[in-house]
Amino acid sequence: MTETFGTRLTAAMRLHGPLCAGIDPHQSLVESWGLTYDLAGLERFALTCVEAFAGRVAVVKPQSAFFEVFGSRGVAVLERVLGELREAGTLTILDAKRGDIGSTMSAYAQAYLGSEAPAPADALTVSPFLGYEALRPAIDLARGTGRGVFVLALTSNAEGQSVQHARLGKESVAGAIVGGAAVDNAEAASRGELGHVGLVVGATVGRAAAELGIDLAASAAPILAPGFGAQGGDIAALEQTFGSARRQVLASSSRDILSAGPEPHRLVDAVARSAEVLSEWAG
Ligand SMILES: O=c1ccn([C@@H]2O[C@H](COP(=O)(O)O)[C@@H](O)[C@H]2O)c(=O)[nH]1
Repeated sequence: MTETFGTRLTAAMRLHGPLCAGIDPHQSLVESWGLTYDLAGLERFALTCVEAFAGRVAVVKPQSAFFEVFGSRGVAVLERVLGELREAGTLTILDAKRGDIGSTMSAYAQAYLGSEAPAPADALTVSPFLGYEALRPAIDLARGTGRGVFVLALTSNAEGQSVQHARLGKESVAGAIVGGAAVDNAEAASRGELGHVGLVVGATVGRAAAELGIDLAASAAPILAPGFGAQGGDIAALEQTFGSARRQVLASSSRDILSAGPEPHRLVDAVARSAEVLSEWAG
């Protein structure tokens, strides 16, 4: 039987601490590493991250946009990054925020989560703006291939509130999304495990979940918490937002770690420091 994404993620978080290191080759970061902002610079930046992170961090999250901006040759670098991390046994979340309907959603799912995917990731970020159920092809395929999805619920940016905090009767939009994940994760929850349907809840959202009456712990969802570090999220913020759901949290940091480059050993130190404080918090 295929091992589930939830159990693979739990094992990686126990081994390395609940940190997800982002690979976000922003122009300013690439240049601050003394590299040219072109395909060669992108490749050097991304492969230095792989060298520093592989085997040392629970999860690596490449941001697809920074590879796509270089066209098909940038996407080829992304595919190499995913492949090398897979060979090293390091879990990946591809941050591409895909979301569509029917056969189109199914094609996105096959592209990243299918057994024949050309460059599979262990999980994919997905957007529920077309409806949680529109994500069904990805949710079901991921279950079958031992992979996962992370559904945007309470994102780290302030603009997200206008949609995510909106009420559908008594329930908020974010609450409905968390409820959908809870249903899909119910079987894993009955075994005391994390499910394969994760949630994105920013490290910057303060008490939003509690104020909206959302029970994150009951969802059995792995929670990707971007915004740790450069966006101002810290341990106190994580505690305020997640409280009893802290063991589900995978804090994600990109610029804060990447600004330690370009020497790989400094990146290694940066992930070790972040992972240590996060492990102490999560317990
Ligand atoms: O709610 C969200 C969802 C995704 N992100 C992504 O995470 C990283 C954050 O980078 P930092 O440098 O650590 O701020 C980036 O790829 C975002 O697109 C997010 O920030 N918030």
